[in-house]
Amino acid sequence: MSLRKVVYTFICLSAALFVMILGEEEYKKVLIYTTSNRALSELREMENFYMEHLSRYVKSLQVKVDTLQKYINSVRLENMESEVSRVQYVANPLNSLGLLRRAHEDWPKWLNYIKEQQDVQQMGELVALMPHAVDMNEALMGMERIERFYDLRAYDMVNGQVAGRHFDTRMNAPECLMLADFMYNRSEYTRAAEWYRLTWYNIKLPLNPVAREFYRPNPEEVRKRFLISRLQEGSIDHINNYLEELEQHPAVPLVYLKPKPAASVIERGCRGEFPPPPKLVCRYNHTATPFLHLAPLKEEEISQDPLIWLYHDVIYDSEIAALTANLTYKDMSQGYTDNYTTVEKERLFHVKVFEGSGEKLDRDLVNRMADISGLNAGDHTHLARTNYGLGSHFPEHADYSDIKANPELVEEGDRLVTFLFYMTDVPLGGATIFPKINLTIQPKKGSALFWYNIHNDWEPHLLTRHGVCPMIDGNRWILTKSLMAYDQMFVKLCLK
Ligand SMILES: O=C(O)CCC(=O)C(=O)O
Ligand SMILES: [Fe+2]
Repeated sequence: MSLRKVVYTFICLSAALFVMILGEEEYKKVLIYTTSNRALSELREMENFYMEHLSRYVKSLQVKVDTLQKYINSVRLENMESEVSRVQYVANPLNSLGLLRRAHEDWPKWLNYIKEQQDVQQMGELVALMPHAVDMNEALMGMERIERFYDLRAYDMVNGQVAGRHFDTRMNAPECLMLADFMYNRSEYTRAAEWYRLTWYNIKLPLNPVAREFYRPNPEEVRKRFLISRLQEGSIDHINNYLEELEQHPAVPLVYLKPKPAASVIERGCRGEFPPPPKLVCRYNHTATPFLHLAPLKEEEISQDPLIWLYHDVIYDSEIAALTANLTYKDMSQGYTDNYTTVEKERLFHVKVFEGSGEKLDRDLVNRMADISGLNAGDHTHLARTNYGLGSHFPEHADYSDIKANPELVEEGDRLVTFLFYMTDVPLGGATIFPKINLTIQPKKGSALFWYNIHNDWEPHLLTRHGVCPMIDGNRWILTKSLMAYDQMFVKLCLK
């Protein structure tokens, strides 16, 4: 079995080229906003533009209404019902002249005035870039993960209470309904019922007028879906109990009619249930390379088997800004798991890789990795800058490829070492987790993790399997690079 768990799939063509070659539908498939905060922030900018156009449209519509009303008032139409009164009207030559002139000149003019629609075209252009249904589904997947991994109550989430963090936002009835249907389609019937009941409860709250007028889900339909969810796991004999449950306050949890699945090891790690990482050794490293004589690094050995070190302050804020600031979502590609990591290919995040020998900054960073590790970083920089999105995670995987299973990799050798630089703090969620050794590391801006993926004999080190907990709060940017085994031929004949 191949142990290569992860590949990044890169979109090599520019977005414009995609539209030309694949057509709009295909292009939209690629446009996923949910999987990076960078893309989501650009979507938020688009919403600003959309609302500006809409406001301008409304203002111009208001002016139009006022103007048209004035014209209507100017054309006095009283007593024109009967033929007699109309004949009387045109008996006056001034009236007839006015009638002819208005019909000849004014009618087409007003019709054109009505049809003129400033801002509508620009709104149409923004609508063409709107999130696809696939994107909406990604967002629901992210919310579902947050609820499941952190064992949250749907009621708390709706009220902005997420794993101890209080957000100033509430979820509304249509958002609850989306999540309810999503859970139902995953056959998670108790969770679905919780979300239907929250939809039901929310519908009855004094909503703002917009929500009431445009978004209000049909209460009967919600009630029906709640009951169906309960009946999926319960019995028709208890239908009256379910009706009572629906009227209970949603702060009272629904009972699971089938046992709630036990938490996975990763879920427990993400909830903070692993013991804090032992600081086996914490020292200033000034010996590995000549560079470190001049600039000793704070080094924590947090695991001996596998070898994992944590370094502090190894990347400067100015470097982080240069690496992330001007990177737009169009410059980045969708990162996926491959088919080995999960049964189905999953979208992960957006990523941008420095190819070739790179710019000065990435060469500096690669040299720094070589200095820190005393290893050879190779000729190609291949630095990956990655940004996570709404509830984004990275399922458990390994970074080694297992050359025996993938002989085509024989030229470079396996991924000996992974370097992982944290370019942002992540206040909540988004920890890197090594479930086989009960290790959870919360990203801290400027620090870096460094670990060996394979043993001395080049056998994969199974305990290096790792993943990333779903994001809750913050913007997660990382920088990663693998150091390849064969590049170390003249540097390190065998591992520590
Ligand atoms: O984002 C992380 O913490 C880990 C990323 C990772 O596992 C990878 O890029 O292979
Ligand atoms: Fe990894």
